[in-house]
Amino acid sequence: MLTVKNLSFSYSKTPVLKDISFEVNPGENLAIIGESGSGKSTLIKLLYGTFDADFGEIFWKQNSILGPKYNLVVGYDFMKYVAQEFDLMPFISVEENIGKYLSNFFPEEKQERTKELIAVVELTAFAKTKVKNLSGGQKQRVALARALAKQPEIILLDEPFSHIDNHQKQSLRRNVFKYLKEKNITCVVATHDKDDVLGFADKMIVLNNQQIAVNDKPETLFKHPKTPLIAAFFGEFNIINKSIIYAHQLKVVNHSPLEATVIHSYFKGHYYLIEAYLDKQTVFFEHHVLLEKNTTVYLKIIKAD
Ligand SMILES: Nc1ncnc2c1ncn2[C@@H]1O[C@H](COP(=O)(O)OP(=O)(O)OP(=O)(O)O)[C@@H](O)[C@H]1O
Repeated sequence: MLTVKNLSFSYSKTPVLKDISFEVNPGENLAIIGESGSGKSTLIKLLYGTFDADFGEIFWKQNSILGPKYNLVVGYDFMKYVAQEFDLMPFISVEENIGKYLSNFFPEEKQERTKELIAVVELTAFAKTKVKNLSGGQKQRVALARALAKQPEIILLDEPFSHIDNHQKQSLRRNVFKYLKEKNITCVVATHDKDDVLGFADKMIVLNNQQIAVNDKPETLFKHPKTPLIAAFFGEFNIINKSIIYAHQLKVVNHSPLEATVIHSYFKGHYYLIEAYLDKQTVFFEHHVLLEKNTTVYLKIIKAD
């Protein structure tokens, strides 16, 4: 189990993280979310032992994770970290980068394993390509595969799919998270993207004001967002009668006390996001067709549990 106890950290005088405590069971996937600058990357780096905490402790099973004050070389064999800036070897190929840390004593296994990992990150066509000739997203995939090469017990991912185009992102994140579950590799992932969380994370931590605002199942937080910060992570929302109402929970009906006037319709693909005035407040709702400006609509809150 990964255990974080009362962790506090500051780069200078201002604290970045205060009294952070949580646990992650082996094989679990924990997502860390929070606004830009809330300390997600800092927390991931602390878990890796990049910095010395001002206060608190981190354990992986029986091992205490310590920073550079105590370790000449940062990091531990059982743990891998894929940073936002991935440092790969530019002049050797994708397969050489991935195989670099695998033993040459078992050439066949090394080849098999490299092949398997290249397939997980969908780079088979680029196996022999030199890394310097790859795009940013392709490099990010090599960094992921390289981190998985030695089968760590725990992997720390900082915005792992940020450079990857939408087309590949969907299947790649399915492949990677499925692979981690199959191999029972514990995963902590810092992300801005709800699609990295929903369907994959077992738990989700929201960082706010240097602290953990909530730590719960993504499904629970999605269905019952207690704060606008949590709701905003999942999508467009409104505050109506002091309640958080997602745009998809507001439906147009024939009659209701919630009379609104359309301001604008945004085409969103399979629906339109409609901006409207409701009691002098701007609200957003989803609708299947475009609504003309100044149309009067009646809205109803429909929450499916
Ligand atoms: N090396 C550093 N030295 C000093 N301050 C830093 C350093 N790295 C980050 N910070 C500060 O610490 C705070 C947390 O930064 P961090 O990168 O952990 O946030 P984040 O949540 O990962 O942000 P983002 O989502 O934008 O990547 C920010 O205020 C940032 O300016």
